[in-house]
Formats: sequence, C-alpha cells, structure tokens
Amino acid sequence: MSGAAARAFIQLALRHQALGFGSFTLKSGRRSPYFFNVGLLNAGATLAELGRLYAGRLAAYLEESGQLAAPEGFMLLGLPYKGIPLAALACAAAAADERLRGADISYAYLRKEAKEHGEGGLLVGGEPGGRRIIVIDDVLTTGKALQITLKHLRDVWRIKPLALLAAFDRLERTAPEDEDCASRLLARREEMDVISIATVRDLLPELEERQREEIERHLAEHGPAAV
Ligand SMILES: O=P(O)(O)OC[C@H]1O[C@H](OP(=O)(O)OP(=O)(O)O)[C@H](O)[C@@H]1O
Ligand SMILES: O=C(O)c1cc(=O)[nH]c(=O)[nH]1
Repeated sequence: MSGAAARAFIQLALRHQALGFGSFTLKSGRRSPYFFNVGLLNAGATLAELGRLYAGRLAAYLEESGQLAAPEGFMLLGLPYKGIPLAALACAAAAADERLRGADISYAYLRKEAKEHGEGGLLVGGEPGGRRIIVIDDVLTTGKALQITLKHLRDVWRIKPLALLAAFDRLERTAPEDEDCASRLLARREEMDVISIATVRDLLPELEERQREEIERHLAEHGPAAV
C-alpha cells in the first residue's frame, strides 16, 4: 500500500481514539498494550474516509495483480460482525473510485446461524456465482477468525477466496513456534493474498517513545522476527 494511504488510515484512527493504549485482552486471550477499535470510527464523514481507504487499497491490489477487468467480478464478503458494515462501506466506496469504475463488485455476508423465515438461509447480499471473493475485516491478529471463515467457505460454497483485506494488520504470530506472522504464513499456506491498509509498522513512528517501546516489547514476544 502507498505510505500515504497507510499514514492517512493511522491518522484517522488516532484522531478518533480508535487506536487505544493501555492493557487489553484480545480474542485469542493474548494481552496487548494497544487495541484497534473500528467501532469508534462511526461518524458519517469518518466512515466515508474509511470507505475510500478500503476502496483505494482494493483498487491498488487489483491493479497490481492485473485483475481490474476480471469478467466474473468480485464479491466483498464481510466477516461477522465488524467486517459486515465494512464490506458494505468498501463496496459503496468502490463505486466512486476512478480505478474501479469498470469492475463489477458486490457485497455479501454469511449469518452465523441460518434464518428459518422470510428469505431464509445463511447468505445476505449477492450470490457468489463464480465471483472472485475478497473477505473484508477490521483487524488481523492471529488469523484464527480468517481460518474459521476459510473452513466455512469450503463447507458452504466449496470455494476459496482470492484475498483477505483488513484495515489493520498487527503482524503477530498465530502460535509461538510459527516462523512468521499470521498474515504472511496464511497467505503462503492457503495460497491467497492477505493485505491491509496499514500495519503496526505504520503505527510505530507516530507514537510517543513510551507507547512505541511497549508495542515493540509486545512484538518481540508475539510478532515476526523483524517488524
Ligand atoms: O486474527 P484473530 O486473532 O482471529 O483476531 C481478529 C478478529 O478478532 C475480532 O473479532 P471479534 O470476533 O472479537 O469481534 P466482532 O465479532 O465484534 O467482529 C476482529 O474483528 C477480527 O475478526
Ligand atoms: O485480536 C483481537 O481480538 C483484536 C485486536 C485489535 O486490535 N482490535 C480488535 O478489535 N480485536
């Protein structure tokens, strides 16, 4: 991603205290001296900026990988829960992005439990129908949520997504014995692209010394060998 977009995302998150510092327990049970809370990016103009950042990252990725004109189109699949509004936001912003003008992009999500009335079933939004699937989420830590989604997609649709696009990659390992962070390891193991708007590497230069040192200590324990 361009350094400018990563910086814009970090500035947006810092401005709205969506990057908080203290002591937090993560989904994995891991303790962390910082936390990205995308729910604090909730005002209309802030969401519009976040949507543009997702769409810009998507456009850069599709351009670099030569897929902008893929005739089968794309589906942005929101990962429950926070990924769901983000996928809709990114999809709407993609419609206004110059580079994505010719691309056919829809959004969807899968319910955690099948609905028994009305339209019924698990899917809300467009049918995958051969589209290239890009999973959308807010943050990647150990990659467990992504792994569960990959299994679910194999079971429900017998498909593998093209990519995961998260706003923020914390560059942490899934397990202590892993040789690399979850995003790079999963990309290799699952043969998919795992990309983000920004990583913890983009955050570090923006911090005061004490916060930076605490995160560096956290990364020395949970991150890859070199950040
Ligand atoms: O890479 P991981 O270690 O799996 O952690 C990252 C996941 O954790 C959070 O989900 P969570 O289920 O906590 O929240 P949500 O249901 O509010 O999205 C976050 O939204 C990611 O999906
Ligand atoms: O790993 C997590 O659970 C996690 C980390 C983070 O920074 N933000 C979040 O919402 N979840």
